[in-house]
Amino acid sequence: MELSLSSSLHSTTPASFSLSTNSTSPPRQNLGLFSAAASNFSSRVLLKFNKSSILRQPRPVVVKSQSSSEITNDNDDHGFVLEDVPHLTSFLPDLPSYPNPLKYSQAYAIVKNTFVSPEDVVAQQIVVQKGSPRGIHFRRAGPREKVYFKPEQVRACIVTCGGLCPGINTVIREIVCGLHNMYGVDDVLGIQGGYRGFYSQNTIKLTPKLVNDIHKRGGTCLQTSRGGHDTKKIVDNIQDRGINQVYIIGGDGTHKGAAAISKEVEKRGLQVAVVGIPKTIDNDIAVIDKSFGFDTAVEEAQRAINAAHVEAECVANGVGIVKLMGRYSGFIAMFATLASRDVDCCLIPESPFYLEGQGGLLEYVEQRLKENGHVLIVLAEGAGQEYVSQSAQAVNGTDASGNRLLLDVGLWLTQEVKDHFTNVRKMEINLKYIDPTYMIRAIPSNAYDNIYCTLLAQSAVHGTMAGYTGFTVGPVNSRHAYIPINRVTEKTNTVRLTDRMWARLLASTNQPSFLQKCEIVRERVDKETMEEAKQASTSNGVRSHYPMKTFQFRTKYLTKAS
Ligand SMILES: Nc1ncnc2c1ncn2[C@@H]1O[C@H](COP(=O)(O)OP(=O)(O)O)[C@@H](O)[C@H]1O
Ligand SMILES: O=P(O)(O)OC[C@H]1O[C@](O)(COP(=O)(O)O)[C@@H](O)[C@@H]1O
Ligand SMILES: [Mg+2]
Repeated sequence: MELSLSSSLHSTTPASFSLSTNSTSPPRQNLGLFSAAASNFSSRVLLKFNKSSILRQPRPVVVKSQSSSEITNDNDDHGFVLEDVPHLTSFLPDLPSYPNPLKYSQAYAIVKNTFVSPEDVVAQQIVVQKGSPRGIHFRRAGPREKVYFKPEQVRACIVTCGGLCPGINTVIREIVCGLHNMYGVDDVLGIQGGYRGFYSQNTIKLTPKLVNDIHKRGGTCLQTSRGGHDTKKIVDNIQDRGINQVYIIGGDGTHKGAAAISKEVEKRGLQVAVVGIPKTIDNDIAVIDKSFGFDTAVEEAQRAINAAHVEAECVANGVGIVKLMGRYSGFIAMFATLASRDVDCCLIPESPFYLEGQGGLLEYVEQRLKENGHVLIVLAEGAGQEYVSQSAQAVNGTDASGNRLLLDVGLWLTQEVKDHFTNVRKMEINLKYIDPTYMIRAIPSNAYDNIYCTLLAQSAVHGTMAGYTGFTVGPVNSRHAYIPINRVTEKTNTVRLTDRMWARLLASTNQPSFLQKCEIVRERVDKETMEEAKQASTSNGVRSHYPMKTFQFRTKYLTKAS
C-alpha cells in the first residue's frame, strides 16, 4: 500500500518551519485536543525519498507500508530508504514550533553549523559495491532549527530499567545538564526504581548541582528494577504529573516498554515525547555500533583475566576459568579475549562447543597444559547452557522481566574439568574459577564511555526538543542517529560466526572451532547465511558475496581437514 503525504507533516522540512509564527503555548498536559485517529504515522514507517526530492523542497514523500518486502528499488532514488522516527506533529498536526534557543546558548555561540540539516541522514551500510542500492538510512541526530517545546513548559523525567551497566549515571547527568545548559530547562524529575517507580514511588527533582558528581559512581542514582511495566498506569502517571518529555534508559526489554508508552501517549493525543537510550552491558542491541558501558566492561574484564592468568602460570598445570556476562551474546567475552592475548579459549553462547573426544575442549586443555604449563578459559554466562541444564537441576524460571534464568556454566565447567583430569586422565591440575560479573557491571564508566554517554544524552535531548518521539538514539557507523524503537526490539545483536571478527578471535587464540561434531554450529552458520541473503534482498542493502552453497562447502572442508 502506498500513501502520499505532504512533507509538511515532518518537522524537519522547511514546510513545517513556517508554522513557527504561532506562539500559542501548548498546555502542559492532557493535550487530547486532537484525535488520535488523525494520526497517520506509525513508528515503523519507511519513507522513500525520490533522489531529486531529497535535494529540493517542498518534496513529495512516499510512505510505504511496513512490510519490508514491499520496499522496491527503482531507478529514481537508487534504492534510498529513510527509516524515519515518529514526530509529535504526526498526531498533533497543529502543534506550534519555536526558534531553537540553542542559537543563544553560549556553548554554541561560535559553532559554524549549529543545526543539523533536515536532509542529513546516516547510512546503515557503509561498505557498498558499485551499483548496489543505497539502502536504509536514519535521521542524523542533533539540534534542529525549530523546537516544539518552550523551555519553561518542559517537565522532563528520567527512568532507568533493567540490569546495571557502567555509565548510566553519566547519561542521567548529561540529560539534566544538557536540558539545563543548552535549552534552559530546569524541571527534571527522577523516577525511582524503574518502570514501577512511575506509579509506586515519589519522584526526585534532578538539578545540575545534584547530579554534578554522579558519573563518578557506578550503578544508577535512580535505582532500577526488572518487571513492573504497566503501560496504562505509567501513562496515567505521566499525565497526572504533567510530564511532557520521558527519557527511558534501558535495554531491549525496556525499549519494548518505551514503545508501548509511546503508542499509548499517541492514542491519548498527548504532547509527550518519549525517547529510549540503549543500555546494556551485553552489547546485544541491534543497529547501533556499540552500547555504552561495553567498552568499560571489556577493560575491567582484563583485571579478572590477568588475575586468573597469574594464578594459572604460577602453579603446575594451572587452569584458569573466568566467567563474564553475556546472556545470549558473547561480545564481552569475545572482545575481552581479543584484548588480553593470554586467553587460550573463549566460549560464547553463539558458538556451541563439546568437551569429550577429538577436537573437544578437554583435549585442547590437555594439549595447552603440555605445551605451555597452564591454560586460561574465558566463557560468557550464556555459553553451554544446554549442558548445564542436563547436569544440574533444571531451572526453567524467568526473572521479573521474563528473561530466562541461567545456570552457572562456570561452576559446571570447573567440575567437568576437575573430574576429567582427576578421575579419567589421573593428572593433578590446579584450577581457579573467577566470577567477576557483578564487579564489572557495578563500576563507573571509563573515559571513552563517559564521552559516548554525553553524546547519547545530548542527542536524546535535541531529539525530544525537536518534537521527535518513539525513537532511540545511538551511533550507526560512528554517526549518531535517531532510530525507530522497533528496530532495536525486533532483533538482538549477537556474535555472528560467519563474520570475520569471530575468525579473528579463532586465529588469535588458535582454539578449536568445534566444527567437527557440532551439527548445531553448521545449522547456525547456514541460518546466518540465509538471514544475510534475505536481508540483502529485502532491505535494499548490499548483497552478500557468499551464497549459501559456499558456506556449506567451507564447513565441510574444515571438517575433513581437522
Ligand atoms: N515486552 C515488554 N513490554 C513492556 N515492557 C517490558 C517488556 N519486556 C520487558 N519490559 C520491561 O522493561 C524493563 C526492563 O526489562 P529487562 O528485560 O529486565 O531489562 P533490559 O531492558 O535491560 O533488557 C522491565 O521493567 C520490564 O517489565
Ligand atoms: O542479576 P540480574 O540483575 O538479573 O542481571 C543479570 C543479567 O544482566 C545482564 O548484565 C544485562 O542484562 P540486561 O541488559 O537485560 O539488563 C546480563 O548479562 C545478565 O545475565
Ligand atoms: Mg535485555
